[in-house]
Amino acid sequence: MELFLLYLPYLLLAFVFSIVLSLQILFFKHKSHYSTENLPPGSAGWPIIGESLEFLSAGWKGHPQSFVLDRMKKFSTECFKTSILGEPVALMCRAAGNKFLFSNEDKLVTGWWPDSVKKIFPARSDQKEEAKRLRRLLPQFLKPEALKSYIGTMDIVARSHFVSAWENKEEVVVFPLAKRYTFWLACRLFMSLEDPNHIAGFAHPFQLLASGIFSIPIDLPGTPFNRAIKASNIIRKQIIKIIKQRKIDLTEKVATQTQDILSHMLTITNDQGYHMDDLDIADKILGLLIGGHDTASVAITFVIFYLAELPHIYNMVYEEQMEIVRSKASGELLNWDDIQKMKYSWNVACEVMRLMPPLQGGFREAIQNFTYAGFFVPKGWKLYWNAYSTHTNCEHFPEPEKFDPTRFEGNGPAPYTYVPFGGGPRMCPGKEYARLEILVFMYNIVKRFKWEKVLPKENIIVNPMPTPSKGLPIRLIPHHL
Ligand code: HEM
Repeated sequence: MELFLLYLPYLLLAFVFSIVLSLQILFFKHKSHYSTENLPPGSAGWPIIGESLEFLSAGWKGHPQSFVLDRMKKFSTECFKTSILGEPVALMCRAAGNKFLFSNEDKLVTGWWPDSVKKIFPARSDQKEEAKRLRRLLPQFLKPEALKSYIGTMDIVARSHFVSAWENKEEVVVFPLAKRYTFWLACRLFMSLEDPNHIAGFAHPFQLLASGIFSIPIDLPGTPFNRAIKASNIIRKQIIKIIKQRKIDLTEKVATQTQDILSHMLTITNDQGYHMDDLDIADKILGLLIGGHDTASVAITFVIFYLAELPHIYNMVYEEQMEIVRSKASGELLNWDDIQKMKYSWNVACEVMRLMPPLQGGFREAIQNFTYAGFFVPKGWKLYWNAYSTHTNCEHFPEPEKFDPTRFEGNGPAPYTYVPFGGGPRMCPGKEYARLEILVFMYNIVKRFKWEKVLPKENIIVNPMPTPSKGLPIRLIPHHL
């Protein structure tokens, strides 16, 4: 003990010295990132944290676009540099930047996720190869022909959702209900889960996971990040249990090979004739549930938000949907032809996603040095494409703040100017699925209700997706059919 006390001052000195040294290394590393000539204009912010706080807090305060728009005014409307999550980033602001990133996948850039995300979804094998494999696989399950057979089930789920959670209520809070609908649907269509208690038990770890993905990555007991890591393990274990049971059901012919995405994944083989292993399938189902459920519920929430504000648009959607209602026998479910008739409703949903893109953008990593718009981007830098700044460029969208679904008539917006689902090889594989679930929801809500906002001036926060700060409480006005 005495010996320890004797050495204590030296130990403290060594500790302080190592902290100073690490900070200095980080400071010089930070500076060295920005010492190359002809980088995009912009600010690197503080050492280590860069401009992360400005980037995140603009979203928390409800105006995420201000981070990008202010810098576009100050530095360049094409591309500016910043530093987010400890990384040097070139942020692409316009359609030309989207085109550049989306068409140079695996040539100049590749997908990139922050370390926090990689910790929550640890890769068991080469992550890039896995992502490519998933991309090759998904169209089989999510292409329009495969989805056609889901429409009736989507309608059944929507009906029971409205009966249990909306009918006979004077007021509801939209966002949690929209999440419940998309989650029920995903559980039903991906894994044939129908028992509400089973689904509800599954939904809780999902909420923990979703709120921890973009939290501050401090892995200590009780932090949102730590809870998200634990939740991701719990969900994986639950999916594996479902997979094991499904294998038995398939052998005993209680389940069929085509009944849902899980059965498809269990039965298909790769070029060498091998089946995917259980952990692989669990990861892929988890990826689909995460990718699909919050994004679509945000889109649905804002459809309801805008329709409450714009009665003339509501009336047009109502007319379109009621024509379909009138064409059907009592109790008859929606089908593919009905969906094709919902053109105006889909234009409305597209306009909602133009003004309120559920995903603000996406990251890439430069795998080579390159020049873009006359600026040098070094290998290893991260790149970020941004939906909002392209969606509000008045060259492509005159009067960009005006809600105008007719922008999507005819050929619609020019390529790369409208990117709520991204573009290029990484474009969202769930786009068509999302279209169907949003339209089925619109049909079911509009034929039952009109509604008004309880809080006409409710704030929108973005963390990391836009949401009304109180979840969008609305007053329901039922139609008397
Ligand atoms: C309105 C709803 C949706 C929106 C706005 C949306 C948006 C996006 C965007 C922008 C990307 C590309 C990100 C990037 O470029 O880095 C993406 C990727 C992805 N989405 Fe969606 N998505 C939606 C619904 C869905 C659904 C329903 C599913 C699943 C059924 C899904 C599964 C995925 C997956 C797996 C990826 C990763 C693709 C890859 O990296 O190759 N999404 N989504």
